[in-house]
Amino acid sequence: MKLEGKVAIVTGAASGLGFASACGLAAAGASIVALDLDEARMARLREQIEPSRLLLCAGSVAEEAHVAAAVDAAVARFGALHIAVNCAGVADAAKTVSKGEPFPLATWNKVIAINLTGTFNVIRLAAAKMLGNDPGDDGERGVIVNTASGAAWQGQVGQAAYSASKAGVIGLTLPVARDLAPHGVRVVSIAPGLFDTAMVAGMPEQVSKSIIERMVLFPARMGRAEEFAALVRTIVENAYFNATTISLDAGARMSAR
Ligand SMILES: CC(=O)CC(=O)SCCNC(=O)CCNC(=O)[C@H](O)C(C)(C)COP(=O)(O)OP(=O)(O)OC[C@H]1O[C@@H](n2cnc3c(N)ncnc32)[C@H](O)[C@@H]1OP(=O)(O)O
Ligand SMILES: NC(=O)C1=CN([C@@H]2O[C@H](COP(=O)(O)OP(=O)(O)OC[C@H]3O[C@@H](n4cnc5c(N)ncnc54)[C@H](O)[C@@H]3O)[C@@H](O)[C@H]2O)C=CC1
Repeated sequence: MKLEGKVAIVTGAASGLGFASACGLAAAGASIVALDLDEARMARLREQIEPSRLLLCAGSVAEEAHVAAAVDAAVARFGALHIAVNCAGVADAAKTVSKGEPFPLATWNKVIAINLTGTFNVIRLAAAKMLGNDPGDDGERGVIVNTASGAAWQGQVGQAAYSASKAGVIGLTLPVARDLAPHGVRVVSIAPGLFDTAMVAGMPEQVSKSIIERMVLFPARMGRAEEFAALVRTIVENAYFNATTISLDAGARMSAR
């Protein structure tokens, strides 16, 4: 799908991978609907994207009403919705039992609600709008890009909830692509390794240090958000990507810690 004149909703757009994706899609000519809990940080997008092609929506991907309002606003403001990029996420970690205390169920529920249910909430509501688009080349009406994680396959100590949520994103990719293929909507997930964002800055320093020094093959550094954004753009522009999860991780294989 050519990006010029298209409309994309990007979740988690206030920070990191979502911020870079929003900027990258806008630079290629798309209008952006940004959805994030963090209204203040999201406002930084105004310095990167011209106001006539930017709509900021404060809200949670896990709330039906918030996402419904954002996709409605996209169509009201820009006339259609062609692209959804799911980047909103959290990485709260705890061991299954730590010092005799079981993993807090509230933490489990939060991670699943945002990373997995939130992703599907955006998919279903955005796809419902995409089905109303006029078909383009090959009958294409829309593209959905999700963010999984290498932790879906190789979760470290403490990552039960996070890994389960990201494995869920990988699991839904094929059936959702099958559901939407007759309507000309593609679905692709990206499984990043370790990227230099606020999420990783919030982890204990040994975590990123040991991944870069021992688990990444080459290049031995964190990924840059722009490298993620470049893949998002490629997925949108290349109609032959569908129903798959693409690793973007410099060959990383994570060990237990
Ligand atoms: C974001 C993505 O999508 C990509 C990724 O997933 S990248 C991988 C991210 N990995 C994580 O987030 C790991 C999550 N786990 C943790 O943060 C911690 O294991 C935890 C907070 C849950 C428990 O930490 P803890 O209570 O210190 O556990 P404990 O077993 O006592 O730790 C023993 C030692 O191992 C270290 N350690 C624990 N987990 C570690 C890890 N994953 N890497 C390196 N060192 C680790 C601890 O810092 C501690 O070191 P010191 O003795 O020097 O203090
Ligand atoms: N940084 C990394 O190494 C990796 C990140 N990922 C995934 O990439 C995605 C983006 O992560 P980063 O940019 O690194 O993190 P980040 O912490 O920099 O950005 C995440 C954004 O999501 C927003 N958010 C959190 N909960 C939300 C909710 N309920 N509704 C709407 N917005 C919400 C936050 O406010 C924040 O702006 C996440 O899904 C993360 O799990 C996956 C693999 C590696």
